[in-house]
Amino acid sequence: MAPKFKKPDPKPQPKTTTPNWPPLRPLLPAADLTLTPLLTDQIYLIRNFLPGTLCKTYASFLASLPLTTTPGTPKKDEALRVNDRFQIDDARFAEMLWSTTALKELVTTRFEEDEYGYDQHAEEDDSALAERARQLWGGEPLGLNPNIRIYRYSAGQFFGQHYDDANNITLPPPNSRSKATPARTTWTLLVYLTSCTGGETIFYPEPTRANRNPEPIAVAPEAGMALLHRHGDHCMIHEGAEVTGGEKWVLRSDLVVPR
Ligand SMILES: O=C(O)CCC(=O)C(=O)O
Ligand SMILES: [Fe+2]
Repeated sequence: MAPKFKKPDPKPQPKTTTPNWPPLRPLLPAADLTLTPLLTDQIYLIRNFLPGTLCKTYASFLASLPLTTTPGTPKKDEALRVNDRFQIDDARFAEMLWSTTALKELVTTRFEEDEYGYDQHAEEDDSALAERARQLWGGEPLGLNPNIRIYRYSAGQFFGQHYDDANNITLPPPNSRSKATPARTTWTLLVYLTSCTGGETIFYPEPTRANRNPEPIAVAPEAGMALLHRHGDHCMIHEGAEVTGGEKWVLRSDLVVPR
């Protein structure tokens, strides 16, 4: 039986200046990408979300940021994790990652396509589509959590088994005429920027009557691939397996809906 640890509480971070993120270019046209279910209603993948050249630019840029190594001694009940991290609140970057990439389009309108781009509900009206989007994402997707986290795992580093919490956040107003939006996170977004040996994100499905010993689902990091998984009350226990060769770089945010 897998241990059920909580994630460590986020530590208050010293104030850091906003990184001068490289532009998100080149990108593949949204029409060439699909949101593919790995486990329906739980885990979705977007391959080539960021092309290889952009991943290389990002990995070398991120290496210049002041990453800090998380301590290897967690508090009681906390997941053990050992990696180098950088965390920043950057609503502009979160918005860029949501709207200038294919993410917004895939999540809001193309979440039911199969791997061939076929949508069996394509004939239905927009309100039925919006309702199914709300069901899947836990509300109408507004964008990404401005809390951007960067992880670097070198050989020997890992993130122990845990659940990801849903968090209440406040989305800042997009301009001076609008108001802040009370919001809540519902899904985790991971974007892998490198491939490596080991370092799989492994999900452990709950045993059921029909299947008392379900196989774990392991996702090997693939440069440019995005992964979305449901978190909060419906989160599956998961881990970042130990990296055995190369470096695993991950960009983490969350999907956000109104609260
Ligand atoms: O690095 C990974 O593969 C998993 C990361 C993770 O579980 C998290 O950020 O909560
Ligand atoms: Fe997690």
